[in-house]
Amino acid sequence: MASSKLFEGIPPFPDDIPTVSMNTVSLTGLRENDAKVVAACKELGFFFLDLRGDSMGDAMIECIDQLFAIGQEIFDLPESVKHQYLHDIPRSFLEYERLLTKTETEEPGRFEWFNLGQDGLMGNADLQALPEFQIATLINHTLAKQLSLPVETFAAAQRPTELSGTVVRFIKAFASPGAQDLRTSMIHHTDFGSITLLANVVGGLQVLTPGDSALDEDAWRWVRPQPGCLIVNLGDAMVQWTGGALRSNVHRIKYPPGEQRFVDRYSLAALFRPERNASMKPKTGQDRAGVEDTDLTAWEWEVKMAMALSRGEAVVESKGGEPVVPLGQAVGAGPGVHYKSYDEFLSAEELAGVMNGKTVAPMVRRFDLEIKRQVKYPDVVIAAYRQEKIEPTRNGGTTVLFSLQQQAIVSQIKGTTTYVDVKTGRPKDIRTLGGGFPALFEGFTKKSERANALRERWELEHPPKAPRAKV
Ligand SMILES: O=C(O)CCC(=O)C(=O)O
Ligand SMILES: [Fe+2]
Repeated sequence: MASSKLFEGIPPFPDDIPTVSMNTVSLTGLRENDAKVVAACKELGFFFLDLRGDSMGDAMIECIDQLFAIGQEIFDLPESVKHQYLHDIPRSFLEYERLLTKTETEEPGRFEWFNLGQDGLMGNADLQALPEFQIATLINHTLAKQLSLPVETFAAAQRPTELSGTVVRFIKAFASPGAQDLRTSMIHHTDFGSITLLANVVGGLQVLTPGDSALDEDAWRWVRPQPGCLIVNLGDAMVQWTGGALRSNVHRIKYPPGEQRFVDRYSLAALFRPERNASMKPKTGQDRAGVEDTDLTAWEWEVKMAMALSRGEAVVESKGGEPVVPLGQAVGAGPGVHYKSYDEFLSAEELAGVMNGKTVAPMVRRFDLEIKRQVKYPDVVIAAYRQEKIEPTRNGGTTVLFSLQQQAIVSQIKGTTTYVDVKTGRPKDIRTLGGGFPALFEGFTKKSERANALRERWELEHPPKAPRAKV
């Protein structure tokens, strides 16, 4: 990521928009095998890498500042010059393109990019590798170690001196002053390669909550750019090599949020790809949905994926990885946690399957905590859960904390959980699990109807007091 200098003079990133909660790992932590790396790569497929306070990292920050300036100069060139460098699709994605892809609304994208190929930079001789390469190698080593694989497992398939589709990408997403501009600039996608290092200054990058639909606008979270930090995300090749253990997550460029929409957004991405002749066979014994054993080389595998995408056959979805936060962990509950309402419907064995994360795990998808009043001790607080909404793959409700001393609600947590199939990591229609699950769905539907009817009646009988006029 660029230094804090580049953050000066741009409008602030707003504080009141939903941002993604993303782990930060320092470069020192990465060298010292910080366990957060693999955890982040399993859960979200994204993390911040803080380059500051490390000599290589500080040099990289300076280098990124220079690349930002170069990117701006490239895009400022006259159209006629830029057009001499147009992509030669499908043979190559190198060099210049404008409005390359359509967005989900079938409108053209709102960006231009220039992809600088590693092969061109490398020539045949011993030129220096891309500076970002050292970081990618560190990440490759750390991930291999944390997955108990030989340290060179991933790095050996991405040697900088071999032919590959690795590029440094300069991107300019256009300012979005008009109401009609407030849409997607770069369509949602996962990256093809192994590792992407992103440098963002102006906001606009959004990450999809794993397991959710890209069409659900509520499921998108903004990434707040941090000075001195790169955004690291994994691509599909890493999912393939790890048999689905790591996640390649869906992301897109939306218009920059708040006042930032009035400025052009320059960003920089180093997209690492496997060397052309690398084998795409999974390197671990894991076997998950969506990962095929294959004899294809990286080049053949990428062409196959690119063709499927261009024919509209590929579904853009988060691949691999692990459920984000199992409910039991999220509420800090140990094995003794009791899902009272579940055991009305499920057998002991079915309940154990859910509680121990063996079959389907209710994962917290979203929760909004509203603190209404301070609690003064001593007090007794009653927690009650109101079942509000059940869908085949999701459940939602509100937990209310009521203070006996204050005779009032002191806080409430509105949340939804997704039922995630533990084997595939995908949302599961619980009705298809058989046994007591269809009855659970029916029972929860009735509970939701009853609770909502009661709430409506209560609200009718207790209309909110008119606010007092301010004097
Ligand atoms: O500019 C960004 O923040 C994201 C770019 C991106 O996702 C890509 O080029 O693949
Ligand atoms: Fe991307």
